[in-house]
Amino acid sequence: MAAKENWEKVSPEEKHPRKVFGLAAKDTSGALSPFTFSRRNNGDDDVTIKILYCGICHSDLHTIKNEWKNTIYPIVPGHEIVGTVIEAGQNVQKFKVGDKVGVGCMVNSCRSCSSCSQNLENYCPKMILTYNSVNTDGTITYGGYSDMIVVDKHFVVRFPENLPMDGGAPLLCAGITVYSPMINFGLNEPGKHLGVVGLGGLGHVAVKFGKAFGMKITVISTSLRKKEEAINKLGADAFLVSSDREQMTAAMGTMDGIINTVSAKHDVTPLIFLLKAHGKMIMVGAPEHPLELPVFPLIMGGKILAGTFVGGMKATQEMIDFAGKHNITADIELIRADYVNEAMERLAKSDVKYRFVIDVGNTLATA
Ligand SMILES: NC(=O)c1ccc[n+]([C@@H]2O[C@H](COP(=O)([O-])OP(=O)(O)OC[C@H]3O[C@@H](n4cnc5c(N)ncnc54)[C@H](O)[C@@H]3O)[C@@H](O)[C@H]2O)c1
Ligand SMILES: [Zn+2]
Ligand SMILES: [Zn+2]
Repeated sequence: MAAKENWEKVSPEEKHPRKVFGLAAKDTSGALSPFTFSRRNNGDDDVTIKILYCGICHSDLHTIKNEWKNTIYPIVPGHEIVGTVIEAGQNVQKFKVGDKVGVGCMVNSCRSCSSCSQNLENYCPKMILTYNSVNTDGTITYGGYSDMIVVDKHFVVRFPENLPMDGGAPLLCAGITVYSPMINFGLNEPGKHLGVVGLGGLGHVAVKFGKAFGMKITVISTSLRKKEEAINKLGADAFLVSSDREQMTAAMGTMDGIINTVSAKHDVTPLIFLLKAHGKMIMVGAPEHPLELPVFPLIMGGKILAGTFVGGMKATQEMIDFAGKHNITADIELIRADYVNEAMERLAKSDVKYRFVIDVGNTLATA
């Protein structure tokens, strides 16, 4: 390999000599098709992972369709990655070949800013996303719909031995995205009442974490369709249909907090009314279009509206260890890699219970 000072002159092929097979979207149709690309050699601080499973997050769907207007094509999505270590650099003590590991939404950050020094790499201005980011060497990052990934050890977590790897994969994004605000906003205390808006990938995991914390959980959804499962299967205590005025009025002022996971534009006013005084609604869903913000219902009750993005690496390890201890996994539909385009169409219609996970290890090679 060339000396560091000549790094800029090194060809992309030399920087990234290892061939990888994956699925990429090449334009705003979002259609995913086979794509061969390359990754860097395993450095001293790196871990190379054979990817076995990758969850399909709604962010993957937003991104392949360029709904957030920042997509760099071709794009290989996927940031709910679980696999086994096949190579570990000489500075890597934490992992060895054969270990089960996970990678989430980030693969690097500056390590020295105030966010990084508080274990909040997720808010580092130089944070590098697992896909669709410009890496430190100027190349674009590619995600987990692929057979192998090379990641700095700091951004790899140990995967609990007792959890199934397929059902556990969604914890790497969906899990940490709901767990982190619950911890940081005190919405993890036994007996507190938490509302979960949107019962998709993130929402159903929020219900499970909430129950493990000993909270009262109410799911707020647009249709009655998911009520029975929410209560009987996921363990929610109550279910509100957001269009049912009577139900919504009766529940006003009852919730300590709400985790809002809705992926599209919606009216937040009736949700804010559900909060007690000083209640908090945490926005984690990332709709393409801005929402309208009614100020009066916030003012009258001293309520808090916040947004959060995944969680730091320390919190991600804590989250997955907690999930291991409480046997929390996502309810998944395990799919073959060649089903991914149909899965995306179904995800767009909320037709999934509750997370698609691609069986990368067994099916990607033939996609
Ligand atoms: N903040 C973060 O760090 C973070 C991390 C992951 C995902 N996300 C975002 O969170 C959102 C949810 O992700 P997901 O993977 O759980 O998606 P999902 O599709 O599995 O779930 C979204 C839920 O929202 C509901 N919904 C959709 N449109 C709605 C509407 N108009 N009104 C009410 N409900 C509606 C759906 O029925 C579904 O239950 C996405 O926007 C995603 O990009 C954010
Ligand atoms: Zn995600
Ligand atoms: Zn930083």
